[in-house]
Amino acid sequence: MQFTKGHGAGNDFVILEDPDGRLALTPELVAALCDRHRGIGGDGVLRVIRTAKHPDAVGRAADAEWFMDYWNADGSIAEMCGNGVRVFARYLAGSGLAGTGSFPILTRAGLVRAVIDGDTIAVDMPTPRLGAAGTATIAQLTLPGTAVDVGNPHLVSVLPDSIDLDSLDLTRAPVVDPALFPAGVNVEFVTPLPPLDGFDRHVRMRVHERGSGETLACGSGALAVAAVVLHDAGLAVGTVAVDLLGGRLVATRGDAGWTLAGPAVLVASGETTLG
Ligand SMILES: N[C@@H](CCC[C@H](N)C(=O)O)C(=O)O
Repeated sequence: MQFTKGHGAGNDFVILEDPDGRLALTPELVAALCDRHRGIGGDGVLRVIRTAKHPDAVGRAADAEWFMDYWNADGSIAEMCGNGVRVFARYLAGSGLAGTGSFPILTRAGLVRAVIDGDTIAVDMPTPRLGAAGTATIAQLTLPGTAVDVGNPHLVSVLPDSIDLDSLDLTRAPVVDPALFPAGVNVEFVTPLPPLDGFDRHVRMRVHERGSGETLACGSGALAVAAVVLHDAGLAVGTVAVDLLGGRLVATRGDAGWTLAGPAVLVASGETTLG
């Protein structure tokens, strides 16, 4: 089986080109591919499949030729992946399956449009919806947060000054209220950074992702964080620089909606005997 490996700000994916849906992709195969010791290694799998060929995309072939079939490293399926869709766009452009400028991609959370500008790929993302207050507990520490729906579920916790972001142990999932997040949740912790020219807000973030553990970056998480930060600042539009372990993502709320921008690169391709 042929694969390509790529990442967006260190959030890494195994990409499988399967235009006609012939591959028997199972949770077990996804977990094996993503295994960092016995497989290729990745935070998730992106299957590149024609919209017309995937049951989750039935009837949407007129909107976009390609569907991002996204899987987490543990073999679970997620609705959206902000870095994944940017890497997916890089793959489509690089392999000639799409043009090199701007094109639509269907995801389980709806249609997005990717715009390629050199090393940066921007996508217009679903509008984040702020929800109920919740908490995230790590060991003895319980931190307040806000639920945010970006097509996939998030809990954003802005840390008080007394808590050092680097001190949080994210080797295990923070404990959340299962009634608030019946399908699990991605949990983001955020701390403000000094102002940066060209940005309305500048923050640092770490994330524990549902189905993947702590990752170096999460695009939908960065958008969720920006939504909370702009809301807390009373800003109806604005641009937020989100610094993550793997690099910087830029989340913008404009008059026409939300965009997520950052690097997306392909680093390897080859053949695996898995699957
Ligand atoms: N890393 C992604 C999010 C991937 C899906 C997430 N783990 C979930 O289960 O919702 C991103 O960049 O948005």
